[in-house]
Amino acid sequence: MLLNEMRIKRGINSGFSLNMQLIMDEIKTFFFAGHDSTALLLTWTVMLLASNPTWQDKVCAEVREVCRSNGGAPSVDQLPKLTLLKKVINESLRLYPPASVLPRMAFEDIKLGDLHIPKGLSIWIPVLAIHHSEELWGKDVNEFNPERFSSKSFAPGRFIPFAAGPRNCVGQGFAIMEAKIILAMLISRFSFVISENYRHAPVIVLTIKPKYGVQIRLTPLSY
Ligand code: HEM
Repeated sequence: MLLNEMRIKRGINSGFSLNMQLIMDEIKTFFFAGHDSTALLLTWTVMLLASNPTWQDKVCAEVREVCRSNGGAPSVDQLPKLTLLKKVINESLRLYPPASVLPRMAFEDIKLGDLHIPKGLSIWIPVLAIHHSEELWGKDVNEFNPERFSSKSFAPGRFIPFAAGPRNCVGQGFAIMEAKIILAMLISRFSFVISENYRHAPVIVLTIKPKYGVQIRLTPLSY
């Protein structure tokens, strides 16, 4: 795709052209931005489903019902119908946002309400803190409750796992599609139970990782 874009841009005198170095940098960005983040989303979601058997059963029933015709592997038309799974994914992104902070820098003096932000100040948007704010989410903020995503009336900026604005995550549609397909295939074939060896120890190293991994016992389900 990028090589094709380079060829097209060469033909048009737009003042901007892609060269091999730029293409290599873009590809590295895609690997960096797209791998760990999606792997962590899957890890935390499996941990949450394994710890919440009621939701696991509900999502399993939904996947089996929606994807009956193709044995649990969702087709493109079936993906939007996996609404419970989407709520579970959102709740996982809320509780364990892979990008826990968003670093920014003020390029000019800014007045934000009563705050004066001087040019050059480094600002970190605390995604994790926003996602765990009782004021924004209510008393059950630290509970796993995917039902909270049934309501469409969100305060803007309250749920920002993929950031917001023009430079938000360009891969978010792909990431959600990937997560839905993998989780649907897993959940329709196995039941998950959290292992007695699991130690809940999220650590923040820009992303949020489980310090000792997530150990799960899988039991094959009959289809
Ligand atoms: C659950 C998975 C993912 C999460 C939570 C996530 C989150 C984010 C966030 C928060 C940003 C904005 C960073 C900032 O503004 O400082 C971002 C940017 C970006 N993401 Fe993702 N991402 C995910 C998956 C992916 C995937 C699968 C791809 C590519 C296939 C991808 C490609 C990118 C790129 C290229 C940017 C930079 C966009 C720009 O600067 O214009 N991401 N992502």
